[in-house]
Amino acid sequence: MALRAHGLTKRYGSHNTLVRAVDEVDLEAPTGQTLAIMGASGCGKSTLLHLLGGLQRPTDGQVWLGENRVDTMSERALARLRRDDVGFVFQSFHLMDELTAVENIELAALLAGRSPGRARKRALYLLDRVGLADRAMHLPSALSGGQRQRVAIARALSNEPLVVLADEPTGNLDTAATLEVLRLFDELHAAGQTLVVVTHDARIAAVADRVIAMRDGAFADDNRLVGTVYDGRR
Ligand SMILES: Nc1ncnc2c1ncn2[C@@H]1O[C@H](COP(=O)(O)OP(=O)(O)OP(=O)(O)O)[C@@H](O)[C@H]1O
Repeated sequence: MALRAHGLTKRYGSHNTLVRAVDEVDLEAPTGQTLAIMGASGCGKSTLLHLLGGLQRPTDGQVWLGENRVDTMSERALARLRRDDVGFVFQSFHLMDELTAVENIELAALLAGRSPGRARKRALYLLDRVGLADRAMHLPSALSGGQRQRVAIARALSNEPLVVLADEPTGNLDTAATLEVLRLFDELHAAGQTLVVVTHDARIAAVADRVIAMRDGAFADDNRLVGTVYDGRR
């Protein structure tokens, strides 16, 4: 199992301000699964993703990433886990404006202790993989939204994460760029990458193995059959 959660709960506030952002969620995602999480604004999708990736601590419940128990980890171990085992992709890309595409990607590998030579080599390989070999020396400001998101995805892959967690990755993109990202996710899926995508976009959900609909912090619907249909199509 790449990802497991049991009784996962995140509450904010108390008494009459209490919000159950994530409410006793159980989840098992096998390695290689592409999982889409959908639901109305405020239903807890981002919070769930943050709990799974160790960006936030749960109020209650357990999370495992591979063999690592996430919810009880020390801050230091959590930082290492986020750096080495999780690839985050955000709606607004979160690239460093003053670094080129290749520098943005290699930074993650450098922070993980790779030598500059190996980090650069890996970054160039990943840029090629996301179809941007010819944009290595461009600053993010000189790239389109879709290209920026592809750089961000390459960065997320930098340390060969156990799981890629993407929060509305196409939320800021037009249709053409969305399709580029979609194609890339499909390739990652084919390569066996475990992927959890929070999305409002039915096109992303359509290529997922499994679509979970959230409502009020809980799973309202869990359509595991989707995977059978789409695996059959591949
Ligand atoms: N720091 C916080 N303090 C208090 N309440 C919060 C906090 N963060 C989130 N919430 C509440 O928790 C609930 C879940 O928020 P979350 O951002 O996870 O929803 P979401 O489904 O990702 O929404 P969206 O699709 O709009 O991004 C919401 O009711 C939100 O108002």
